[in-house]
Amino acid sequence: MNDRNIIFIGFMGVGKTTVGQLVAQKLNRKFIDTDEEIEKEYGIATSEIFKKFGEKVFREKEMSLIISLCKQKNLVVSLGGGAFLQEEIRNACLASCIVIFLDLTFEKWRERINLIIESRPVLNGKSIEEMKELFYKRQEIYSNHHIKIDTDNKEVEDIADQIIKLLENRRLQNLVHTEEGDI
Ligand SMILES: Nc1ncnc2c1ncn2[C@@H]1O[C@H](COP(=O)(O)OP(=O)(O)O)[C@@H](O)[C@H]1O
Ligand SMILES: O=C(O)C1=C[C@@H](OP(=O)(O)O)[C@@H](O)[C@H](O)C1
Ligand SMILES: [Mg+2]
Repeated sequence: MNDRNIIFIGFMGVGKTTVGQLVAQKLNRKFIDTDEEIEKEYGIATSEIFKKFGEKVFREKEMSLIISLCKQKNLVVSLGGGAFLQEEIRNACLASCIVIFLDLTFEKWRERINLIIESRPVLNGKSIEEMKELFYKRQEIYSNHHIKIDTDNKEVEDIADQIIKLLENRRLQNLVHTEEGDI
């Protein structure tokens, strides 16, 4: 495995935090969830940060945190689902890290709404139709990635194992290419 950070992106609730944590554990790497880091700094939940300080402040924190994490190595980082809306974040992550997009169909995503609705201020007060619109609108920004993983009907453990295998194969491929290039 090379030392580039592994970054998880994707819509709210697809499993970035859960899968990222497990991948980090399996690879023996430090795990950082950007929402958790920001919440720690403020001492309150994301929804409270949105309420008290506004989304703009949250997005600025997200930006400075992620840009600084991109300068480090060997991390597994799960971003918040809106982080990739900011071009500077996208560019920094894509340039120096391995960006993994966790994909889920809207049909499967909607089965998870109850698990996340309370803690995701962006979903607050939205109808299912509005959530659907946001879901599809966001897909475009997630098309900026290195690896895409379809997660429909998959257990967290299987997703993590699939990712680790893929990364290992990439590493082997890179080794072959490097050797060929050396000849
Ligand atoms: N593959 C999966 N299968 C079933 N439930 C999942 C899966 N991945 C995540 N979840 C659940 O979905 C919810 C949102 O997961 P989370 O990791 O917080 O997503 P994100 O960080 O992308 O918003 C959690 O309750 C989590 O346990
Ligand atoms: O998509 C978004 O705009 C957000 C996603 C959340 O993270 P998760 O994707 O981990 O739910 C969190 O950063 C915040 O509530 C805003
Ligand atoms: Mg998360």
